[in-house]
Amino acid sequence: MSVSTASNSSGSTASKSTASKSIRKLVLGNWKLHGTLSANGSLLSAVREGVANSAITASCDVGVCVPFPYLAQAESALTGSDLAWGAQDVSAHASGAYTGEVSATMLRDFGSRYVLVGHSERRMYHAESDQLVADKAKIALDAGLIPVVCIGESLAEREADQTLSIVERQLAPVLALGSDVVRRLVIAYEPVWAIGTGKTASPEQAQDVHAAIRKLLGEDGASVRLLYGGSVKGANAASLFAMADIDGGLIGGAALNAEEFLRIAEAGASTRSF
Ligand SMILES: O=C[C@H](O)COP(=O)(O)O
Repeated sequence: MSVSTASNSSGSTASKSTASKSIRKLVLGNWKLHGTLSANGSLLSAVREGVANSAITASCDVGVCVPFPYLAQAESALTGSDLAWGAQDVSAHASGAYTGEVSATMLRDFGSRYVLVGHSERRMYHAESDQLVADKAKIALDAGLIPVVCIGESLAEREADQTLSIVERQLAPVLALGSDVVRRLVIAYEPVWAIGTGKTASPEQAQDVHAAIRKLLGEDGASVRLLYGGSVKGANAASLFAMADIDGGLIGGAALNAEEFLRIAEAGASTRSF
């Protein structure tokens, strides 16, 4: 990948940050197509209890993005806690004859704060285009949600040295929405080859792409949270979150285990980017 690198204080090599260091970290779980009422009940109460008995949310935001049918359960289980909840997708339409879709205002009706848009599994299995993802981000923001725009390259694209051109292409219609929108987004960089594979991008690999994304965002980038996603675990979270432009994580498999998820959130709360 063609990005300039420089040594940091840990002796590792990664692109230098242009970011302000005042960005609050965010650790967001993505449950994907997992859960039952019973299993969710135990998971939500264990995470709620773990957060209540720690200082995590004093310095790190934490939330879970659940399947649509469990939004009411998440709202009921988490209301009054410091945890946020949200969904994994949203319709680009406000209302109308769109069978099977769920609107942004419906998500707000169940107290959602976040919604993922453009996850690679949506792009891959539902042919979501870059423009559709931008439309979803816009309608989510207009409804008062915080969209988490997911971007990232496939293994073939990385090996062809196309990582930066891919994330640039994916972000182009989002950036075209203008500063007022961009400043309020969260962006999740998730290299597709690292999702659910156990192959995490190294902190330096992730930092290189995050620094490039921050640069693409221009002045608006100073306040935008850039999450890393892809096989984040309790054991590797701190080293990823210590990188200058990694402002937290989007967590898949490890978010289904309360102890592991809390360990990652602890890393978000205790790790200072250098
Ligand atoms: O949205 C989450 C990502 O797809 C990462 O999933 P993973 O942590 O299971 O690799």
